[in-house]
Amino acid sequence: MGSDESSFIEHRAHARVGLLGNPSDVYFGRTISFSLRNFSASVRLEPSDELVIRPHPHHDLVSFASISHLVNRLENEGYYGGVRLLMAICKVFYKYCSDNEIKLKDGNFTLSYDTNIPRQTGLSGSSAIVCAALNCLLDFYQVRHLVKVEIRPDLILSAEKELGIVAGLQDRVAQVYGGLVYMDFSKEYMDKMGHGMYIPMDTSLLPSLHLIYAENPSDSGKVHSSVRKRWLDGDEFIISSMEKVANVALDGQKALLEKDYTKLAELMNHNFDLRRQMFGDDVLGSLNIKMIEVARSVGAASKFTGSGGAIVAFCHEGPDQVKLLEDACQEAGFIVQPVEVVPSVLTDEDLKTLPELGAPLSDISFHRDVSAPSFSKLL
Ligand SMILES: Nc1ncnc2c1ncn2[C@@H]1O[C@H](COP(=O)(O)OP(=O)(O)O)[C@@H](O)[C@H]1O
Ligand SMILES: O=C(O)[C@H]1O[C@H](OP(=O)(O)O)[C@H](O)[C@@H](O)[C@@H]1O
Ligand SMILES: [Mg+2]
Repeated sequence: MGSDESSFIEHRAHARVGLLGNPSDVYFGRTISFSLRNFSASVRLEPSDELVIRPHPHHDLVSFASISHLVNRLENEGYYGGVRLLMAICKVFYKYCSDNEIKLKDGNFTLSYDTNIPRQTGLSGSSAIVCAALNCLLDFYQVRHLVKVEIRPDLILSAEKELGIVAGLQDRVAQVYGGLVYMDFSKEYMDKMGHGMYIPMDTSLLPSLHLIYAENPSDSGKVHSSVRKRWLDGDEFIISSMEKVANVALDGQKALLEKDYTKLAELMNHNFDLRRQMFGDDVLGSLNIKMIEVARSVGAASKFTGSGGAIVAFCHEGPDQVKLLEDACQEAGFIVQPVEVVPSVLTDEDLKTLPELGAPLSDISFHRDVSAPSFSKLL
């Protein structure tokens, strides 16, 4: 097929945990998120005569043992796998390059993917696939230096918007940057720079945390749709609650820098309580709420990692509390595991384009990026 086995490109992107402030990233808020080593997606690009998007043998199943197998599968995992995500990022990447006069060489490729990120559990399985694919495209076309690191999360998000998935930027920032990142999506930044302000933080500031999840796929687009509509309609309660959620990340940045873990626990709980008031129990789902309650029954702080399916728990009282948490999760049938954080994946070249680490936001010039290529046509 004209492909040279030695010239394949492969990239991996990890799951992410929204630690504080989510989902205010969807609403000009702030978040602190980190990249989670426990799970990842990988995408492989091989040069080929035709451009092929290869379906995953399990995630894009189209052949079934029986009609009941088909129905069962759709009920548990929905209609879609990763093929549409790969197609969408190819389209978004191509349009971005042509809009910004970035010339792409000739030649085709085959894209394939694999993932062990539990599907649709608020661990950002979707954007991990898109992020890894974008990295493959940047390398295949050798245009990494022409697509700024701060713009890449917007490209990944645009691919999902293209599919009608309601999603925010925090997942994509955590996956493009790696490590622990404080993110400010205030309208002022978004309007002036075309992206948020992303400040990497030292991952050693994080205490030990636990991840809890259940086989319980939920669609982030569906979860977000009613709150999104109310926010767009100017609903006072949603707007003011979302501001409170954004402030959780602001206060959390201070708490982490001061290693004030009692405050961190308080903020995590407050974050989930605000989400619950806005979205309501029906939308959040009883299993998701039960995960939170099981963690809280042993005194651990807990909140969703994303829009539902997995939670992050903090046993701030130490190892005895961790044991209680493990026992409680086992009894409830939930999987629990220690969180492992991925360090920053940025290269030295990428780091040069970032604001000085730890600089107060007020000291960072808005004008730093005004020369960035136009992205408006994609939004
Ligand atoms: N593990 C996966 N394997 C294949 N496709 C996935 C996976 N997870 C998500 N997707 C795709 O991404 C879409 C959106 O997923 P989303 O609801 O955002 O879940 P997540 O929280 O995992 O990102 C799904 O409808 C599906 O097309
Ligand atoms: O609701 C949230 O916290 C997040 O929901 C989406 O993430 P997902 O992993 O798909 O649940 C969304 O993409 C994020 O921006 C939200 O913060
Ligand atoms: Mg997603």
